[in-house]
Amino acid sequence: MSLKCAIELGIPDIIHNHGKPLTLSELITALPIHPTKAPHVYRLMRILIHSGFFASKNTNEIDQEEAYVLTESSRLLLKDNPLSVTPFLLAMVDPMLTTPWNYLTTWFQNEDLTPFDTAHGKTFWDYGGDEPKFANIFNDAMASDARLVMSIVVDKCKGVFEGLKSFVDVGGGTGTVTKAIADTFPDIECTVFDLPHVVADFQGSKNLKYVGGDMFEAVPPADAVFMKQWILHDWNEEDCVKLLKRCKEAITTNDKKGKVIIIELMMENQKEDKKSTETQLFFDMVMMVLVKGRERNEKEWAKLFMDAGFSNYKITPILGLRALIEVYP
Ligand SMILES: C[S@@+](CC[C@H](N)C(=O)[O-])C[C@H]1O[C@@H](n2cnc3c(N)ncnc32)[C@H](O)[C@@H]1O
Repeated sequence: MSLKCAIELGIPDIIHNHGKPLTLSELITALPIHPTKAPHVYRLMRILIHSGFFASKNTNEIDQEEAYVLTESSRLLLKDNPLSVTPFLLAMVDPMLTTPWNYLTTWFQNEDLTPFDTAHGKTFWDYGGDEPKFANIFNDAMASDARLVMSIVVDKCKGVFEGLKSFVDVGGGTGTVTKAIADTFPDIECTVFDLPHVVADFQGSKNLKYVGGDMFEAVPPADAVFMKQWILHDWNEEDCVKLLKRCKEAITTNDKKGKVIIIELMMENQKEDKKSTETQLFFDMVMMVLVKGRERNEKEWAKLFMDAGFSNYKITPILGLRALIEVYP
C-alpha cells in the first residue's frame, strides 16, 4: 500500500525526471500533497528504501541531507519504461482483489469455492464479465506482465517457436503475448483464444486472429498450444487435467513440433533464499484467495502432464521463478 501511494503520487517519475539524486526537501516541493503532510514524506520513503524500491545517498556533506535515487525495482515502475509493471502492481492492490483477504477465515468455515466468491458473491471470471472496470484493470495488469516476460521469451527462447506453422494462445487475454510472437515470426498463423467478452472488441491483423470460446469445451487447432503464465495456476488438478486434454486434442501435427508450451512459476525448496520462498508462498496464497488454483513444484506439474496423457516434458528457466515448459504428446 505504501508503494501504491508512492506510485499514485508519481514519486518514481519525479526522482527519474530530476536526473540526479533528489533531496527530501526537493521531493516535498515536487509532490502534489497538502502542506500539513510534508513531515510524513520521509516516513513513506523510509519504508520503501527498506523494501528496496528506492535508495538514499547523502549528497551534501555539510547538512547531510538525504537524497533519493531509483533502484532496479523502481525503474520497472516508470511511466515511460516499455516494460513497466505498474498496471500489474496497481491491480494486485486494488480493493477488488484485496477485499477477499478479509474473508479468508469465513471461507475456511463455509462451502464457498474461494474467498473471492465469499466477498463478491461470484467467481473471479464471472466478476470480470460483469464489471468492465475490473476487467480493464485486470487485463491491463496481465498485458504489462506479458510484455516483460515476452521480451525475454522471444529473445532467449526463439528456438521453441521456430518451424511452427500455427500457434494458439489459450487464455491469451488482450493478445499482448501473441502480438509479440506474430511480429517476431511473421510466418506463424497466430490465434488469441479467450472468453468471448475478453476478445469481443479486438481486431486481428495479417497473421493474428481473435477467437472467443470456453477452453474447457474445445481449443482451436494449432501446431503449438501456448498457455502463458497464469492459466494453469488458476485451476485445481481436475480442471488442469481437463484443460490439458483439450490442448492435446488441439495439436494438429504429429511431428516433434507439436507441443503445449507453458510459462508458469516453478515452486522450489529454496531454504537459503528467504525472499524467493516468500514470493512463491505469497503467489500460492493469492491463488487460494482469488481462484481455485495453486502454485506447483516439478513433481506436481509432471503428474498433471502424465494424467492428461502427455509423454514427456522439458523445463527451461526464464525469469526469476518462472520457467518455460514444453509438453509433448
Ligand atoms: C491470468 S489471465 C492470463 C492472461 C494472459 N495469458 C497473460 O498472461 O497475460 C487468465 C486468462 O484466462 C481466461 N479464461 C478464464 N477462463 C477461461 C475459459 N473458460 N476459456 C477461455 N479463457 C478463459 C481469462 O479471461 C484470462 O484472460
